[in-house]
Amino acid sequence: MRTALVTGVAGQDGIYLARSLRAAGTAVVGTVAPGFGADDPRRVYLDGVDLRPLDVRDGAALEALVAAVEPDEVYNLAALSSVGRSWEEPELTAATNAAPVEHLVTALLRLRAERGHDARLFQASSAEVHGSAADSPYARAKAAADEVVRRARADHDLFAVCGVLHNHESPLRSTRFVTRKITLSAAEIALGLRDTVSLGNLDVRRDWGFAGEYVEAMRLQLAHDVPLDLPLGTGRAHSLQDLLEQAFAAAGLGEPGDRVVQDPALLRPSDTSVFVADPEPAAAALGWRAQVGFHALVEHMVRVDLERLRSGVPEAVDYLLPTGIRA
Ligand SMILES: Nc1nc2c(ncn2[C@@H]2O[C@H](COP(=O)(O)OP(=O)(O)O[C@H]3O[C@H](CO)[C@@H](O)[C@H](O)[C@@H]3O)[C@@H](O)[C@H]2O)c(=O)[nH]1
Repeated sequence: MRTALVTGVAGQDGIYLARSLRAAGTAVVGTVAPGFGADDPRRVYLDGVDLRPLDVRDGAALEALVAAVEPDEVYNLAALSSVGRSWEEPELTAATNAAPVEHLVTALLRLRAERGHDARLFQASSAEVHGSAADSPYARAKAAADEVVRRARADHDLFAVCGVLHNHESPLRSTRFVTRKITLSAAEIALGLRDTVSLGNLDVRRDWGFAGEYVEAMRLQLAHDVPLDLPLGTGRAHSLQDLLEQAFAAAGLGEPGDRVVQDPALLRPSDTSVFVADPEPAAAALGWRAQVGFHALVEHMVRVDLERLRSGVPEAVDYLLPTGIRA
């Protein structure tokens, strides 16, 4: 049986990836933050995953885990993933998003040198590294991690790749991110639980896709015969206004209008106005294209948020797939 080590397995991508790997018969060992509780509701998604509490900033512990698990594949998904938050916590961002990659590479090179065991490394890189806000602590840390991956490949011939991920969303997103903030707010407004939603920069366009299928691209990148860094996205950008209109409509609310309030405190020191992925390299190399459209994704997220609020059940496995592609 193959074994995959997934850092940050209780995050949005970790959950989707672990389920995909398990379904393919791969054993999954996943790190969770040491504070991940026995009663954490996300456990419902992590059935069959060997969970290891570990702070990825503890490089020695991370190296020891790799040595103990002897994985065939490592997916480094643990990160402080909110660009907005990275300005508040620059040191934590660097320590979490960059330094652990060095330890993973060191551990994998040691596995090869000492035991002849070859493992492959996937690094979750970001479109942000290539945008005009590449000076954010988030983008700088991800860029440093990219460099470690490239050096491991060039200097040590390690099979190590970056997925240059564009925004990928799901009902598992935290409300720190604008999609889920909007879908939950629309659901709350529809149920009379709030009146308005406050947002920062309304003038952005993003390539928003469904996280559940991006993890398939990660797996394909590691299964490919050559190590390639690839952008992962849908190839289509939508405006924040589109997102608002779609979410409000899905909640049965009509036009957002004055229920959207702009709060200057939510603006970032710098922000890229448009991101859109080139989907062709991943299509050519891996045969992978995002299938779930923006509208189906936003509708599903709103539907799940309405259901969560009505039922009082915060997490359920049914929430993982947009209904439109369930069949
Ligand atoms: N979070 C948030 N974003 C807002 C808000 N108002 C406007 N925005 C804008 O909405 C856009 C998307 O923000 P997020 O959803 O926070 O995501 P992100 O910063 O684009 O980062 C995500 O995508 C990256 C890849 O492009 C990932 O690297 C990153 O980890 C994350 O998944 C940004 O331009 C942000 O300024 C708000 O109230 N909250």
